[in-house]
Amino acid sequence: MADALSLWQRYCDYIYTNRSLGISLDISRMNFDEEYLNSMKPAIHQAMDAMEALESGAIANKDENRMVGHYWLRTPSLAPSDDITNEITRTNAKILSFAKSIHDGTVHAQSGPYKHLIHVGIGGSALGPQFVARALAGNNDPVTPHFVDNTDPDGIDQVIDKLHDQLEQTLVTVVSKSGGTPEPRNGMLEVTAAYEKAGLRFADRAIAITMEGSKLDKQAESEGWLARFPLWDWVGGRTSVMSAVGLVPAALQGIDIESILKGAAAMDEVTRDHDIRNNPAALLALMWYKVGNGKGAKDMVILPYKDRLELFSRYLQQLVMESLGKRLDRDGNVVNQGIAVYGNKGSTDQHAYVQQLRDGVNNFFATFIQVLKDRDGDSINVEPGTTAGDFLCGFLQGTRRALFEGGRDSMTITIPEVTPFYVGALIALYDRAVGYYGELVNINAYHQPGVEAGKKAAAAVLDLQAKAMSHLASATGSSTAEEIASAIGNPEEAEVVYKILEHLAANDNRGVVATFGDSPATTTFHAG
Ligand SMILES: O=P(O)(O)OC[C@H]1O[C@](O)(CO)[C@@H](O)[C@@H]1O
Repeated sequence: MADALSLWQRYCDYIYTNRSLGISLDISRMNFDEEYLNSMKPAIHQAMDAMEALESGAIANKDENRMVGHYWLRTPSLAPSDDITNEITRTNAKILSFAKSIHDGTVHAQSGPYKHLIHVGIGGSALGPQFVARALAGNNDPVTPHFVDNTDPDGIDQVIDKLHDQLEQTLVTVVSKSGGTPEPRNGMLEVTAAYEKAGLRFADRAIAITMEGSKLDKQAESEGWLARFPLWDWVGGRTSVMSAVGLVPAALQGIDIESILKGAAAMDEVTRDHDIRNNPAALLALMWYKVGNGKGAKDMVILPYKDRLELFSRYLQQLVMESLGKRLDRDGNVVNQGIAVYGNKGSTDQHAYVQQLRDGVNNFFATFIQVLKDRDGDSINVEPGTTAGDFLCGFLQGTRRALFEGGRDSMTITIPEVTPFYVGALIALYDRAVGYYGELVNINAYHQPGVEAGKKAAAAVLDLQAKAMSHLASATGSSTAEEIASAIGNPEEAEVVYKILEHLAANDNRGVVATFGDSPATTTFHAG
């Protein structure tokens, strides 16, 4: 009993509640004490100063010589120049009036209003829009979004096939900040081909969201696409959901984008507070730091007990891991930082991996996200006096308790309901927590050199493919991968050549035939 009472006391002591915002963060089930919070004050205050400088327009992303301005998107007056403020305000107004013109039929397809949207983009150009679309979908959305977020032909077919007889009434957003990423370029070409096959002009339905002057922007301009919206170099892909990247699809879907921005701005306001006990983003970052020893020793498991929030963990996976997963710190030391993030939704996950969380390796901390409102309207009783929502609430509490009893840490974020305002607030909470944590561990949270390296490696593979294919076209007879790699002047790349040709041979009309031997070394390929 004493234990339960002291836990209740700890809960009352360590729950951050903001009544006007309607959000609370309970850190009472994390293993820390008051001394830890006090000892971290200088470090977190330094992080707050750095974030203040970032918001004022400092070159916070030094490696790319860029400002980091996603906070300005929801409070344009904060931007370091009038030009930027006006650009944001103008773009948001343009998004709203564009969405209105689609909804009221001023801009329409030949057979009627636009009813669908194919959103083409990858990484930050898709994850935020997908999360928002899923979280805030309604029954009578004027436009239903669909996503092409990969260069997987079969995945693209699934989207196109579903819409094949409705393409005439389907808009397409092509999103690429750089305007040169292969995946959205491929997605755009595939979707364009589908429109052409249906006898439709792609440009009439296409909307480009990219940096002005990019390859994509130039193409959209020269082909006379339906609309173009700008992105700016000071918005990172993974924090672009409140730029045109996320606002255009959300506005088209009929979501109140102004409320998303308001929720984020309100959270931004709160998370600038220098009093750490009154700053939920600082508390989050400090908990991450404590539980993972400042080295990401424990994984972050995100458990929203709400179906609408099921994509939040995927969204946070990019935000946290692309931002914090860094080899070098800002002084050039090898630190291999990061925090692994995964999760889906409760109570579904209780019937999957939560078994390990409760009983297995203790290498994680959980973040429960509780939504107080069960549904619009009344619920039936599934047992006397008990609704399905009561079960959901009970399962969350039960799992939280079981984890604690097993010595596993957890936090709980509570919001009243899933609305545009709270979706904006949740995103902003994690934006700033990631910013603070990046400062605590002294890494640049705003670049992604590892991803860039992967992109270069992929380009090199495609170069090898072209060389191997041209060799096969002129060669007589069959050759092993080793022979082909030597013949094209890359003997060290036999394995890559083998994988390339194995893939081509598995697909019709790619001009490669494989005769498989006992091992890759004895497998031969010829043109055919
Ligand atoms: O919007 P772009 O330039 O096509 O880039 C897509 C994504 O690729 C990344 O650069 C790396 O994953 C992300 O940051 C970005 O969201």
